[in-house]
Amino acid sequence: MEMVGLSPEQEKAVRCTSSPVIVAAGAGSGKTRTLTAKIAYLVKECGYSPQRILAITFTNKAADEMKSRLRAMTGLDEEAFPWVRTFHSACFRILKQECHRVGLERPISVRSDSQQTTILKGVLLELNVDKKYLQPAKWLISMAKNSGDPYAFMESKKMSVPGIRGIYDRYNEILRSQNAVDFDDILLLVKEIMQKWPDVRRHYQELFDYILVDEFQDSNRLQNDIMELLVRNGNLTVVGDDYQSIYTFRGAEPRFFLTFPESFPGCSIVKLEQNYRSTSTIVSASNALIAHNRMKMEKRCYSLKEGPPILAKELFDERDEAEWIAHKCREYFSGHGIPWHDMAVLYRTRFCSKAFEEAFRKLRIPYRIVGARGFYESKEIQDINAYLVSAVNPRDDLAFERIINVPRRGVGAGTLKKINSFRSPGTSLQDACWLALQSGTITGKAAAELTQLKEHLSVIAGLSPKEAISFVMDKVGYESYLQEYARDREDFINRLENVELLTYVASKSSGIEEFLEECALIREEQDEDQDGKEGVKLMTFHAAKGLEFRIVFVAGVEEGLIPHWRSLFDEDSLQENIKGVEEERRLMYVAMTRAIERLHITWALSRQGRFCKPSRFLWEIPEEFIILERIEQKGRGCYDHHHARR
Ligand SMILES: Nc1ncnc2c1ncn2[C@@H]1O[C@H](COP(=O)(O)OP(=O)(O)OP(=O)(O)O)[C@@H](O)[C@H]1O
Repeated sequence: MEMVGLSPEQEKAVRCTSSPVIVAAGAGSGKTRTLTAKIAYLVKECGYSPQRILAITFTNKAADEMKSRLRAMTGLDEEAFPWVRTFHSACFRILKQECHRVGLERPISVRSDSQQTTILKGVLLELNVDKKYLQPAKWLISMAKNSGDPYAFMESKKMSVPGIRGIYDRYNEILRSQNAVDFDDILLLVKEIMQKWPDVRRHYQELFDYILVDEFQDSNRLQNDIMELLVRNGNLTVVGDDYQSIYTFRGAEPRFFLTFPESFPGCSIVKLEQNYRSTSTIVSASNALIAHNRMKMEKRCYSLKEGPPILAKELFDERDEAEWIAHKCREYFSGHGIPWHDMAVLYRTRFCSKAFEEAFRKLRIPYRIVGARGFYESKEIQDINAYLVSAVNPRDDLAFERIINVPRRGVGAGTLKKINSFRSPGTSLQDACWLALQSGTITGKAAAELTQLKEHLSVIAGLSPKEAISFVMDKVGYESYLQEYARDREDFINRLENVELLTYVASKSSGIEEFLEECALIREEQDEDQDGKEGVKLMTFHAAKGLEFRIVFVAGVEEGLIPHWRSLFDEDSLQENIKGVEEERRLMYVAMTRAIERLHITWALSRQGRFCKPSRFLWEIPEEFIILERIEQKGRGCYDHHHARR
């Protein structure tokens, strides 16, 4: 196979199949291109069956992109690569096959973030634990699961939530009784199944002839364990950039990346150091920044493209900052013909977006917020999906509870109490409801309406997802309900548009089970995938992972925001948290390396009425790469870079 468009290093990573390979790459060095080329090479040159290659991507979107590139490279259609997936999606596929072993049956419900919160709230109440522990408990449960060994994790950590073990057990018990899992369970259960049933493990080991993992620096212990359980004969390639590991707060451990050569002795290490994306100014400035981190692999990233210095601009407050950026965007658009969607404003935390939204609206500049995480969490989408879930998984109490009186059916507290009196261990809310109906305890409007709901649910179970949605809208009367529910006409139209989008997504799935599964897996992702929409992109540093833009504004570069105040101190020791600051530096590195042509760094002297000073990271960038524009202070004239450093 001719390696079109690959550098010699990239080609080396592709051709190396005789040992495990770790590709240690820099930003913009073509990691995904290399990984995709390797899959094509395995199929076309080495005779691997595409059905038997497991390729793990970080997001569902990245998996789709990889499959469409593979189609172009191999001429095979996308269905030929069923195992190009995220860790969660691959494991969910395995879990579905093997779920009977852990007391689950198909279809399994996957709890969303807000549903997890609801369940945990109930658990805390039941166990008499103060509700102030809700978020910490949720976080600890997730971390414990992602550690791969929850009980050991809970033993080893100084737990800040009283009775966390009991909470953990009760929470899981409730999930199982609802035939449901949370997002972390998908991986944890697969690991447990593989460990407990060696024949299952062998089956999947034999199924996967080759395993590739993208963004390996952000793998957590659990993912790493699963990878090690599945890999056969060292047929493994992992790709990553330890400088861009930004998910340690979710349990990612860059040390798996750094210690890969010890875990897989005899592995080949291939470095990709040429950055094809950014100018050499941007690459050198980012190198200088990351050089301040102690924990890292040595790499010499470089670029052959010339470019102008980085513009670093100080502003009075967040409004000024946003307006300055908005004006700059207009300048690039009108003066240089750069399309809006080639520009991005990146910030550390979500709350920063408000000022930009206002400024962009004021200046009539199209924008879109990436990763608003609204869609799958919006009421109408959750309601409609709850109908579909209730139709196919009657054990899902949360879904049924959500729809039992939506649209209103006259089911008030009294009726619910009657229904609950029919509950016993093992009886779902839905079963109890039908039992109560049968017994004649429920009367009047509620009885008639619930009887109809029962019929509706059985009809929905037999429909395609698209038909089911339109059935809920028309026959169940959800559209009329939504009209009443909406704040105003605009709100109603927005919600209808959401439903339309959902219908579009549904039209691609053949069955309700498949559709719900897709929603559950995508829901966890940040991006709502509206690529077609024109506009300057506004997003957090985290959401910008893997993306690139011609013009980038890294905003709010202030102490307390980046590095974020929460990462500055270790809560246990009250010492400076060096690891935390290093992770923040990697985040800044990710943000800066998104820029192709021009990078701007901005900060405000005051944000939300509080005085701010520029981030320490600004001073870690050598002055030769920066033009610094500070505000004149007390008639002293413009600070120069040198002066500012003092
Ligand atoms: N061999 C090559 N020749 C020319 N351009 C390349 C080559 N490899 C990659 N590129 C280009 O470089 C850019 C960066 O590639 P890609 O997005 O795959 O990098 P990455 O390593 O995943 O980056 P990051 O980790 O920073 O997100 C893309 O525009 C890609 O098309």
